[in-house]
Amino acid sequence: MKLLLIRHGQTPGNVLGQLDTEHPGPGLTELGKRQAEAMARSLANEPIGALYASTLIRTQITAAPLGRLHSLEVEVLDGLHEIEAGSLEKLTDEESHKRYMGTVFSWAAGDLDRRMPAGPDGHTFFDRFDAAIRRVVERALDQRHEAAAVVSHGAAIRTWAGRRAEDADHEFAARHVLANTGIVALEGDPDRGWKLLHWDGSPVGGLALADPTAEDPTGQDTAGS
Ligand SMILES: O=C(O)[C@H](O)COP(=O)(O)O
Repeated sequence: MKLLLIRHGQTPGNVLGQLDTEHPGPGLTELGKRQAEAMARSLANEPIGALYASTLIRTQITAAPLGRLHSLEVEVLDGLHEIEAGSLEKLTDEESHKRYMGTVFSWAAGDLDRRMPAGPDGHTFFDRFDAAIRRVVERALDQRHEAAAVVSHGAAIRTWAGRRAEDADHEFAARHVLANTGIVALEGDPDRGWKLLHWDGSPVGGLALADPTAEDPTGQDTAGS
């Protein structure tokens, strides 16, 4: 099956470059709302049979236009939320960005014991994200859906795909940014493995929807962090 992992639209926290991972989290900026509409239009012809969002409201708001277009309910699924920043929460400085992204990419490289300061380790993250994706896949196979769309978060998608996609690794994930409404598309399943179809790091719908002034850490190249 095809799995579309979509990062949510821009939030006020993304503009400020905040490590913003707490629940329920912010909504979208005006640009973020336009990104969500454009993302839905871009995916109008995808054979999406089910649509999921994380427990943070920015993903649910982002998914809504896509749900309307495909006449699908947005299903909120545990396990898809952003990687918790722990004591780095709400920090905006470069050192904290590097520490956060450096920790999550070390998990993608296999160092699952490393811990986010006062936050989770890699085992906790992969356990919950893997379990959520397994539920998505089981339902898709059961209901014979060709594709499912999951609206999640920058660090979570980059880290998970950097470890689980056969043709990506932690260095690839660190080099490839995922701006708001960027999409990582995979083909496969948890048992046979995942092949990377494409990694669209820019907002789908065109660069007019990008915001180069935002300090957003998961929209940036953090190779070497
Ligand atoms: O890394 C970030 O930008 C923040 O921690 C939150 O990620 P998100 O904007 O993709 O939810």
